[in-house]
Amino acid sequence: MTVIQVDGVTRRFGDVIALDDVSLDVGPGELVGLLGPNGAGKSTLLSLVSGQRRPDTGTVRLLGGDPRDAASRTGLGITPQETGLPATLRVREVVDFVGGHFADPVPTGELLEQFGLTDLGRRQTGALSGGQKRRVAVALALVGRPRVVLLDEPTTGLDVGARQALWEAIRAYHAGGGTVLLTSHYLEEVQALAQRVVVVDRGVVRADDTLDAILRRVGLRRVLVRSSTDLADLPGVVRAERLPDGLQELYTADADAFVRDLVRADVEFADLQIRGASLEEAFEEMVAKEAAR
Ligand SMILES: Nc1ncnc2c1ncn2[C@@H]1O[C@H](COP(=O)(O)OP(=O)(O)OP(=O)(O)O)[C@@H](O)[C@H]1O
Repeated sequence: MTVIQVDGVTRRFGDVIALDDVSLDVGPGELVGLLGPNGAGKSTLLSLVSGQRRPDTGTVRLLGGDPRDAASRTGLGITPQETGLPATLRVREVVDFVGGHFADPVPTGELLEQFGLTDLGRRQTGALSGGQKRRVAVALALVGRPRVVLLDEPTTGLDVGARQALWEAIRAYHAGGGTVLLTSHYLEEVQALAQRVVVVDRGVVRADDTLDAILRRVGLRRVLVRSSTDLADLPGVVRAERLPDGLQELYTADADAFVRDLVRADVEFADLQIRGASLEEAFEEMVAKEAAR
């Protein structure tokens, strides 16, 4: 059974077309990263899948049912971009309270442990830092052992350690068979977690493919090299940046030809490194191409 089924959905807010004929299916056990610039329509799409909004046209199904039916949503966990936690309740109490709505919740102690929140269990949520609140919010999405979770920018505002811990928790949930649809502005987060990437821009799905295929789509290679000579003018260099310590970062479609030209140019160089484009480069190129049309 398809876990999330979005079919020909359009959603307007006044004159703004937030989603324009969007279709997207997510199957059981998939971990899908939803990428797009600000205002692309990502949160709107999540709000339709979670039944908080209705599409103007098209259909949305969640776990085979209408997401506006409470019964369809019992298998759903969500972390919206902003979470209003009751400020005077302790972390442990909030987890107990939310877990109490489900037939077989993850025991509070276990969940707190998994999210590195054990020491904060007795703290009132109003006294948590932004990053700590974020961790509680994602933990709450998982307390009911949902079959699918929607995570809207789950690690925004978290430091590196907390982000890694959260990635581990998301991976563990996914390894246990859970389905995940997440949005993020951290492309390295999508690259680290997702197997499939959907790029949305101005309400339209621009790409929907495996992470590898998306990366291959951008033919660019990134060359790092140290030299006192400016190499930006070598043939085939489409973008160049100067980094500290004499390092230069150069992008080219053909790294082999670049290396041949570099040697022929007879300039001093050292520490040559070549690698494929990152998701960040792929994303920038896709969105830039569309904007130029
Ligand atoms: N309640 C609303 N009323 C009016 N316009 C809205 C409303 N919600 C969203 N929009 C508009 O719809 C478009 C899509 O917004 P949405 O929040 O889905 O984008 P997003 O991709 O989640 O952006 P971000 O990355 O900034 O969170 C934007 O132009 C936004 O201004």
